[in-house]
This record gives sequence, structure tokens and C-alpha cells, in this order.
Amino acid sequence: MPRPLPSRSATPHGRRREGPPPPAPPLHPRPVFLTHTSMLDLDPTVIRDIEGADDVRAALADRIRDATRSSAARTVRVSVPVPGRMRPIDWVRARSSAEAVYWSGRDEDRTVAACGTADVVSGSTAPVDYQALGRVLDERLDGADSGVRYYGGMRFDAGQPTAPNRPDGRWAPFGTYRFVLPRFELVEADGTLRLVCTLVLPRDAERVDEIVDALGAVALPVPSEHTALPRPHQRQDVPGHGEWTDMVRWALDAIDGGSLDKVVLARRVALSLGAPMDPLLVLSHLEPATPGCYHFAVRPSRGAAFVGASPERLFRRAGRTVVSEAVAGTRPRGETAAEDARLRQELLQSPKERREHAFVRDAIRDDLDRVCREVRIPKKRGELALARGRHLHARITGTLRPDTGTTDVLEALHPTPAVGGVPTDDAVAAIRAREPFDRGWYAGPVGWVGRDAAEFAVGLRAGLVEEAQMALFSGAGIVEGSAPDREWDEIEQKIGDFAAIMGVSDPRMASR
Ligand SMILES: C=C(O[C@H]1C=CC=C(C(=O)O)[C@@H]1O)C(=O)O
Ligand SMILES: [Mg+2]
Repeated sequence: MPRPLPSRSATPHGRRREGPPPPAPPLHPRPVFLTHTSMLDLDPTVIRDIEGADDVRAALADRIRDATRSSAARTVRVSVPVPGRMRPIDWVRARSSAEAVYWSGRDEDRTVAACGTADVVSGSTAPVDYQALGRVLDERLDGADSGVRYYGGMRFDAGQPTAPNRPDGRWAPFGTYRFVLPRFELVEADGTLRLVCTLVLPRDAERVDEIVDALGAVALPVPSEHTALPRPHQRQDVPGHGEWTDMVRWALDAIDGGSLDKVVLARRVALSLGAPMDPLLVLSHLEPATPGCYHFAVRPSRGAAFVGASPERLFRRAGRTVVSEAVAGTRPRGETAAEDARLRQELLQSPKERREHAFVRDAIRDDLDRVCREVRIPKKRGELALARGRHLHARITGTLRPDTGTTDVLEALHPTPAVGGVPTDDAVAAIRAREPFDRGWYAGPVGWVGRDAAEFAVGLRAGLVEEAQMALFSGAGIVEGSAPDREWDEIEQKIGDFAAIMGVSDPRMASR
């Protein structure tokens, strides 16, 4: 039986509660009803094409037919300009039935919305064989046009075959890893839009009619009105507050006893929406609210999608140059300039936050050293300031060693202690044993792989949206000096961007 939200006074964001401790939570966390009930119906079937859409499709169809006349065995991209303005996210929302991907890099002036598949490299078994994955991707990308990118990602725990509740069936369509070469893309770069079709030749020459037919169903919608999001009416925290406190205390004992130095423990916050919701609509609200982040959506088929706004780069590869980042240690932004400056100083000087960050920085430096030469790291730590939060930050660079590729870097770096812990294997084993849910793709690498180039974000500040359910995931690094309540509140702050767009950011909505 779900229970109603207990009444309590508001707690200032990110601060510890005063007064008596909260009542002991139930053994199995039960749903908490939120007070919101309003629900807006969406009608994604009403799509009006922009003026000239038929000409755009006809021009691209000509390009497709021309390209398939070549007998060369290679992957090519053909494209045409799209007049006017439209948000790539609105374009892909108009294809509600297809496999879809959305990627907007953090520092890159390029946004890609994509639907349909020209090719897929996926696997559902674990552990992931990074060498084999690298060979397959290299082979498919050999001689490909420079813009050809396989988009996707993998599970956080790509090393474990199966366990009770893992993988959770909701993550099944995502597989252990999945990289998609999209059939159609709307690319916005340098202020212009292009509609792109990717063809795997000579194979696609035999399906040219089918591809041109599919292009006919690709709408070029007029910019949509701002569509409101439905308000969640129920919230369930897994673990609940009591179980979380026990988990953190266990981790602190392990740290005290010397068996672990750091472990990142996470929570799942499930919001019930009352009616099915388009996951890409969530992202279309999240993106403007979270500047300075990677914005992504992966929808393997009709239905569930993994969407998020992550501030954290796992790595970027351009030729032989690799750039990674250590992002860890957290404080909120202040409401006034003075409070903001104080919180910045607090973050930069806190021994606990510095320790939390140093584990990540040192691990990335050592792991990158295995696949790169000339690994460089700045002496001073900096700050990554976001709309609601801030983190300690360091940029780490290197030059790829000969005979080393993208999946070698992926294997070396993932999971960093920003999402796993130190020592890595022991921390991942603790996460498996202690967390009462499957992380799925949360905290896994998400991004793209091209020929001699790649970029991956760490898949956090993210959620799994399926039908009328939205599960948000977030974690906090537990180190010496951590306290269960402060880490609970830190996670509450990290889900704040999602909570705000969903209209549940009132601290009274927290279920403790
Ligand atoms: C694990 C998450 O954040 C990581 C990244 C930055 C700061 C973190 C922290 O201070 O605990 C986490 O290590 C998450 O957002 O789910
Ligand atoms: Mg932290």
C-alpha cells in the first residue's frame, strides 16, 4: 500500500534538517504520493511539415539514388540543407516509433538528432570483450566518411554476466552495449541545419527503394509550441532513507577498516506520471535548463529511453590526442553572489571534497598512462560551475600509444572513481552487493565512436523514461568524512535539474 506524503516543514535545499530524526522508514521502501495531480495530454501525432519539406525529401532521395550507383564498399553520408529553423529534438520527437538517438556535445557546436538504423553493433552478454568490440567498430568504420559515427553506450557494470535482479528487465532493450549508426539525422552545426542519410554500401544499394520510402515518413515539423510536462503524482525512493543510512555506514566502516578507499553509492528515484510520456519531451525541457552539459537520449526501440544532462566528460579522442576529466566533489550554487562565492571556496578548500576528487584524478592519470604517452595533468584543481551545482574539476590529456584505439581507452578508464570507487574492482563488487537496484546504463559511458575520433560522457544526471514511469539515478562518492544525511542531500541536489522541470523540486517532496 502506498502511503501519503507526511506533512513536514520545508528544508532549505542542500542543508541538513533540524529537529528530531525522521521516523524509521519501512523495511521495503514504499511509494510516496506527491501532491501534484495535474496531467497534460500530449498528441505527438499532429505534425505539420515546414514549407518546402517535399523538396528537401526529394533532393535527398536523388542523392541517395546517386550514391547507391557506386559499387565501392564503404559507408557514405549524403545530405541536403534544410531551410528555416527547427530544433533537432522536435524533429526526432516527430518519429515516435523509430530507434532514436540525440547527442549534443558539451563544447561542440553540433547537435545531432537521429532516427532509424543503418547499422547496429550490440551485445547482451557480459563481460564485454572490448578487444572484439574494437575490432568490429574499426572494421565497420574503415574508409568511412569522417562524419560517420556510431552512437550509444554501455551498462555501468559491463563486467557481470547476470545476478538476481540484474539486469533488470527494464534495461533489457539497451543490452550490455549498443552502438547505432543512424539512418537519418538532422544535424545542426554552425547555425545551419542539414538532413543526412547514411548508406552502408554496397549492402544498402539493394534496399534503396525501402530507404527512400522510409525518408518519405521523415517529417520536417514546424517548430512546436512549448508542450508542458505532466506532473508526477507519486515518488518512490530506492533505497529509502533508512536503508541508505545503513549502506553509507557500511561503506564508512569498510573505509575505516582499510578494505575500500572510496565507493560511489547511488539511489533510484522513481516518479509515476499517471500517463505515458515522450522521453524526448523530457530532454527538450531539460536541455535549456542545464547549460554546459552533454545532452543525450538513447531510445533502442519504441518505448524506453535513457535521457540525461551530464556535466562529465569521460574522454574525447581526436586522432591521437585524448582528453579526459576528473569531476567529483560537490556543492550547490548560491542564491546570492556572496553565498555563491562562499560555496565555491568551501568546495575548493574542503579536505573531504578534495579527497573525493583526488581519487578520481589520480586513477584517470594512472589508467590513461596505460594507453597514452605524455599524460599531463594541471597542478591546481579547478571548478566546474553548473546551473545548480558545482564540482571540483581537472583536465587530463595524453597521446595515444601506437596500436591503441578508442575501445582501449574506454576499457582503461571506465568506471572511474567518480562513479565506481577505489580500488575499482572492490568498489564495483560492493555496488553489486549493496545497491538494491540495477544501475543499467546509469553511470556507464554514453557517446559516439567515429574513425580515429570519439567522445564519451559519463551517463549521469540521467533517467530511464518508460511509458508513465521515470526513474532518476544519482550517486555520491563516499570517502572518509562522508555523512549519510549529507550524501542523501547531495543526491537530492544532483537530481534537482530533473526535479525542477518535473515540478517536484519543493524540498517537502523528498520522501524523508
Ligand atoms: C555519481 C554522480 O556524480 C559524480 C560526479 C560528480 C560529483 C560526484 C560527487 O561529488 O559525489 C560524483 O562522483 C551522479 O551524479 O550520479
Ligand atoms: Mg560527492
